[in-house]
Amino acid sequence: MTASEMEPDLLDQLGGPDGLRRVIDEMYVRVLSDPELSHFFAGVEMDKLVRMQTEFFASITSGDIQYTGADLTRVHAGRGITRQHFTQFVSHLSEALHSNNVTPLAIDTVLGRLAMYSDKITGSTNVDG
Ligand code: HEM
Repeated sequence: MTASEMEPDLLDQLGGPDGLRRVIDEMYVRVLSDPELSHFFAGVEMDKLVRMQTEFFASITSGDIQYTGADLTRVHAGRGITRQHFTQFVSHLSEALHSNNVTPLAIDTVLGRLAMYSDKITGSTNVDG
């Protein structure tokens, strides 16, 4: 028996692929109406971003899905994204999860997994050494 057969995927606790897509859609509605964050997304093809972001979240919450998009360090480098921006972005995710009835425990688990990517996104490891 594999680990994924013993334990339900975290993705299931987010409502499966369709539930996740609703969460990501809502997260970007919140991000794009946040004056501290919206300018980062000017001119970005949002359909593609939502699709790739949904795939990324599926990959960190399910053993069965692989992320096929751009390297996260490369795609965020040079954009001036600070830890404060990261934290604020994640708070919109957290609210989107809450409003889609994801349990507090599942939300904590998702946020814990995301924290591992904060250096890649804020460039802490690739700007000025
Ligand atoms: C939870 C943290 C984050 C994750 C997991 C994440 C992940 C991603 C992914 C998967 C993509 C798509 C890559 C592709 O097209 O192949 C992307 C693109 C992008 N991200 Fe993030 N991101 C995060 C936080 C942020 C933050 C905080 C900002 C800015 C405030 C940001 C700005 C962008 C922009 C502007 C793009 C579009 C790049 C383009 O297509 O030109 N991201 N991100």
